[in-house]
Amino acid sequence: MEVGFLGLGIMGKAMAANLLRHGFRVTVWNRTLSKCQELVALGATVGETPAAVVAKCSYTIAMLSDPIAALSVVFDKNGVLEQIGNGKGYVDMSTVDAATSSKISEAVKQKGGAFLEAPVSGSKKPAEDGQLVILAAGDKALYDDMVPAFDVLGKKSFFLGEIGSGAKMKLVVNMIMGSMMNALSEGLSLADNSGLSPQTLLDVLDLGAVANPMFKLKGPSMLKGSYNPAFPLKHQQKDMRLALSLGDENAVSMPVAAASNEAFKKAKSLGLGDLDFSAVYEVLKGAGGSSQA
Ligand SMILES: NC(=O)C1=CN([C@@H]2O[C@H](COP(=O)(O)OP(=O)(O)OC[C@H]3O[C@@H](n4cnc5c(N)ncnc54)[C@H](OP(=O)(O)O)[C@@H]3O)[C@@H](O)[C@H]2O)C=CC1
Ligand SMILES: O=CC(=O)O
Repeated sequence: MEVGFLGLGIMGKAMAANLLRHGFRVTVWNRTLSKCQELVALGATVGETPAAVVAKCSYTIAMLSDPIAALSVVFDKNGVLEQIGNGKGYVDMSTVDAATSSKISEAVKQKGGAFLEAPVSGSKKPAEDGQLVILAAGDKALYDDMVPAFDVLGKKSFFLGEIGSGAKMKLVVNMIMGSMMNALSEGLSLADNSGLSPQTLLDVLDLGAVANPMFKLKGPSMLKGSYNPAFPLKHQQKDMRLALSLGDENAVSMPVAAASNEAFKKAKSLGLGDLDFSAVYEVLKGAGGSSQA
């Protein structure tokens, strides 16, 4: 199977590499074209523009930072829309809001192409290991065509129905994840500032009902002040913002998410946006005192 791949950031690079490793022929494009070279070394070919990639491939996947990037790659000059049409499928795996996804879907369908939104749950390591959870919605026939690729990229795919359902599910999941990260950060800070060992808190949490892979993975590096980005904080804040907007649209009160968003915004304003989202601990730690770790 030949696929195009647009966007070679933390996630896109790992996902495209995974497809290549499993025998897919992959044509890649990235806004900063030099980043394609690492994939060329693994066997990819390069398309000079998104339109060139779509012209070459029956199926094109995108993994881009945010709604602005997702729209730009489709609608701008040399974008996806210039070459999409009958017999071609476009699969956007970026985390965006339902309105962005619907706009892309309408435009692709108007040109005769098929569209699927398929955001993923899971970070850099699951992307490298093909262990993502895929939250797809839109064109069911395109979903069926993509199953061989999804089987390589993920451990489980969901088809959630109408366009927007995948985007919304992803935002709800990340709203919960971002709030949990804030709760962990506050807990570590409270333990530290009240004379307890934050490391012992992590050990206690890991043995109880709130044990989870995220606390287990991120907790120890947070205590070391190490925030090598797997999931950049600026993207988590984007997801919180979009989830809160979904809450607005549906009159759902979300005070916990709103407070978490403020902490992520503060972290961004302090220049922590490109670090891992666990760097929000620096903000919450700062609010209470200094860490012993
Ligand atoms: N990292 C993670 O753990 C996870 C991320 N996600 C989501 O996946 C998406 C990608 O995340 P991630 O790989 O971490 O992000 P990165 O910031 O590492 O990569 C972003 C990608 O988007 C491209 N891009 C940004 N702006 C534009 C633009 N205006 N036009 C064209 N391309 C653009 C970048 O190109 P360039 O190289 O030129 O800057 C790069 O390829 C996001 O929506 C994120 O929320 C979902 C699950 C997990
Ligand atoms: O979107 C981030 C993730 O870890 O999932």
